[in-house]
Formats: sequence, structure tokens, C-alpha cells
Amino acid sequence: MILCIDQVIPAELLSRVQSALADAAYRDGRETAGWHARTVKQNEQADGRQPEVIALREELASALQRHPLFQMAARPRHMKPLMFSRYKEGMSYGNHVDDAIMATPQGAMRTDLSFTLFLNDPEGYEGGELLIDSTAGEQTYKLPAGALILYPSSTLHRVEPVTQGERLAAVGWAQSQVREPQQREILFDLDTTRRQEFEANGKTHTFDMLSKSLANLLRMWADV
Ligand SMILES: O=C(O)CCC(=O)C(=O)O
Ligand SMILES: [Fe+2]
Repeated sequence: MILCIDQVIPAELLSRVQSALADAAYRDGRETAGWHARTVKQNEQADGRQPEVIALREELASALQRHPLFQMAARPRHMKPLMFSRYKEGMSYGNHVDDAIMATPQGAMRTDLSFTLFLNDPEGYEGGELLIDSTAGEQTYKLPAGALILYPSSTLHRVEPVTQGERLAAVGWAQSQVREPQQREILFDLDTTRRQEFEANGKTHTFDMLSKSLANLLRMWADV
């Protein structure tokens, strides 16, 4: 399942991130890529040792964790600290698959889900689409500032060359409480449906039964 979420963070936080990133120091993105991805990765990343960068990525991660749709779709158990990336004219990130296991300050985690939070508007650059190779074929995404795309880390994907302007994004990874994508999708659908039932009719017996099934499937499938 690939999910796009608009306005995933408050506008005020988005503009603070934008101004901090305008003043931040950047390093060569190849430093954080695996050996094969390094051969096709051409971007810059905000130096993760800067206190403002550390504070903002933590603030962003908690805003994401609080977002109901992100929570329902990802069910994150662990998250890798976010990275802020910048693609200037001529930069791109060729086809690659993300590393299956990544290091975090709390130890190693499995990457089930990858996400990109777009930090500047598509009008600010030409090219720079995120292209994901899925069973439905190749799909391209170029979302408004503040929108996020969540996709399976198992996919081959790339960032097309930026031919004009500058692309800014935060990228991250999550290990889910539910490892299997199909199971995550069933839980997402059930949760969506019970919320729709609640909105339409309140806490009915149907809502209670959907909640019971959701909770019991989660008991069966979750690692916590
Ligand atoms: O910037 C993006 O949209 C994705 C970047 C990416 O694939 C990565 O950092 O592994
Ligand atoms: Fe990637």
C-alpha cells in the first residue's frame, strides 16, 4: 500500500523547518548510503550533528507519530531519526532499494516502511519526482510542501534529476509493529471502516464489533 497524506505537520512547524534548513550546514549524501546506493546517490543532507537539526527532526517525528493516518498505516514500533535532504540543480538519486536493517541510537531496526515528507512546493523545482516501482508499474510522486508519502521499503525507487531549482525533503524509515504489508493493510481498512461507522452513526454495535475484530487481529499479528 502506498499512502499520501496532505498537511501531515502543522504549517507553523513546516515554516520553522524551512527557515532552519535555509541556514543549516549540509554534507554529501553519499555518507549515509549503503555501498551500492552510494554509486547513484547525489544529494546533500543537513548535518545531523547540528542542535537545531536534532531538535527539529525529533519534533517532526513526534508530529508524525501523533498523526492518526500515519499511525494507522505505519503502526511504527521504531523510527530511524529523520534526514533532511536537498537536491540542487543536476542532483538525483538513482534506482535503489533501502537497506533492510538500519542503525538507530536504540539499536538496529528493520525497515518496513519508507517515507518522504516534501518540504518545498513543486513550483520551486523542475524534475525531482519520487518514482516508485510497484506491481502497478512505475508511479511518480511530487507532492505539495507538508505532504508525506509512505511506501513499502521493499520497493525499488529513485528521485529523478532536479533540472531547475531546489528540492527539499525529510526522509525516514519505520519498523512496524505489524511486519506483513497485507496484514497492515487489513488493519488499516478495518480501522478506516470503524471510524467511518463512528462518524456516521456513533458507537453502534457494528462499531463495537469492528473494534473487537481490529483489536483481536492486532493481538494476533503485532510484535511489541
Ligand atoms: O527523497 C526522496 O523522496 C527519497 C530519497 C530516498 O530514496 C532515500 O533517501 O533513500
Ligand atoms: Fe530510498
